[in-house]
Amino acid sequence: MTVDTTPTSVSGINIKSSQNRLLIKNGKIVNDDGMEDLDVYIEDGIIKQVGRNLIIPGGTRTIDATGKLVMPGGIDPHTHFELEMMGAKSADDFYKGTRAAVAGGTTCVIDFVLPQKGQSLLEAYANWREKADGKVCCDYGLHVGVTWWSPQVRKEMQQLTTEQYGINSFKMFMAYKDAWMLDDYDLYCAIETCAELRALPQVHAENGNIIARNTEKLLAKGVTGPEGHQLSRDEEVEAEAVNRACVIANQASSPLYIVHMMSRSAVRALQQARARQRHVLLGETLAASVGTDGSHYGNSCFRHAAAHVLSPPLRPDPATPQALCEALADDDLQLIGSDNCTFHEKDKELGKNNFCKIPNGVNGVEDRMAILWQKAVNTGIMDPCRFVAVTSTNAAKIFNMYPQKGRVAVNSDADLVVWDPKLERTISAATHKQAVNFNIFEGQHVVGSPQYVIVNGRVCLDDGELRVVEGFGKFIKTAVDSPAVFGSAPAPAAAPAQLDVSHVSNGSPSPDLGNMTKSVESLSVSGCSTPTGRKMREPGARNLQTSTFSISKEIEGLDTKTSVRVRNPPGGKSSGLW
Ligand SMILES: NC(=O)NCCC(=O)O
Ligand SMILES: [Zn+2]
Repeated sequence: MTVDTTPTSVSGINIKSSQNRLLIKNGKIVNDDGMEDLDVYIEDGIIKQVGRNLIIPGGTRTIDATGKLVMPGGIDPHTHFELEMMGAKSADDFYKGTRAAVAGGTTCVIDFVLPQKGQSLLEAYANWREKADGKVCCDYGLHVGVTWWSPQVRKEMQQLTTEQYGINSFKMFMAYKDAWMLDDYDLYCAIETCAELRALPQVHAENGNIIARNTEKLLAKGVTGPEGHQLSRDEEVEAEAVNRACVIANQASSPLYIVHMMSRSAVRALQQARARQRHVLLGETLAASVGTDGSHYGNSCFRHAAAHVLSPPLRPDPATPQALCEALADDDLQLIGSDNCTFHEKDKELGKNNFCKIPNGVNGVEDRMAILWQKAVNTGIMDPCRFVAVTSTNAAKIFNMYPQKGRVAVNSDADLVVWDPKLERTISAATHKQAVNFNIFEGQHVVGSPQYVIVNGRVCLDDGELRVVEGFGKFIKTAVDSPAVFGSAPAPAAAPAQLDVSHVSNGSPSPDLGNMTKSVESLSVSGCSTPTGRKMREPGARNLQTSTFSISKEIEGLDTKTSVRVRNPPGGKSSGLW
């Protein structure tokens, strides 16, 4: 692939007149719930027709997608572009980061506004919009961090969920003591406020106090190198926080989304909580954790080891990547993000003599799709529909962007990937588009990558050639009360600004506690009703045995005839992911 190093500004060309009509012919459309051989016609950034023998205006550009998959563009639910943390600023800004995203097949990212303790959330939100709006090459949304607690924060959360701001998710940290961490009381208040607002609380689940004490002990023993990072925060430290976050969410009668789940122990804790809780519990893992592992912390080269430092850390257990792929396939986890938060070498060196000063973060926004395809689809763990679910559709549903995003269908945004399942390449910092000169997937050979990436109807990766436009993307406002999270029951009439003490639990499940959402019986396990990727299909559902389209030996035989099917339609048993 080659890069256009000179970005074309939106004002510099007439994008619309040259590229407003596009036909993608002869491909296989893959949605989260089915696949079918159909053509797609796009006009003015919107999918206008899907079918065969379409009637198309003259002069329309045609892309021949024979032997390729036509999928909704990836949605990366977790990025940190231009983030100031631990004395440094992440290297990918909103231009370079979204450009790398598009190169890898992602057409929408959701970044995190992270206020400093004491800072107004509205002010931080305005800063993020200012950093992003003129730079993004694809659409983006925002989550907002709740990094401190006060009545003002509560009020600003309410304001942020209005149409003016378009926020429907808030992230709280159980780690980063003395920086972004909330104690359990404040976490409870924040989650409870989310529930009242019908917004989705997200947590970074690690026990910050245990990490702080372990760090002191390790440093006192002379363990100062990057290997200390993992040692200070092992799987148990993650799993304990997952469990605690779930308990707090249950007490607050709230759904919960756990970001970057990095270990088998953490997934087990989430499964156990699901078995007893009333509300939807969602889990996200990362490209990093399915694509590599914690053995790198032992590398004698500081640059190499430090480049892998992120939190929670990569795990030394070599079975972790496959287990996380299986968890994604089985709907134990619902999405894969990147947590892209790259730092230049000079910034990682801030922790040269003390691992706890190494700025946390890795690359992934560019390689997320190809890494998961390689590790999970090419190995037969997951089928292409589930791949679409976990890389795109579930994020669209959870964050209430669906079906504008996350689906190949008439009236959806023309954010598409023409995926070549046979395209082979070797991932390398020498050729990637990210701002740093290190790639945690360096040298990995992948089979399957995007050939074309269409962003709002514009071909931004054109037969491997990157042609992004700085500022072409737009901010996507997201409304609260996502059906995927809160079910299809109407929101309570009470104004959200009023605290409702009836949700305070005495610790035992009670029907009274569930009055803000549907009871768990009426929700699917995770809230994501997309089929899992490797289970036996119900009669009439997709047949994985009889197809003619071959992606790899393992998944040979995907049905070419099946049309898009909805397993749990509106009004059916699901929470409303349709
Ligand atoms: N994950 C990480 O190591 N860096 C980004 C900030 C965060 O999400 O914790
Ligand atoms: Zn993060």
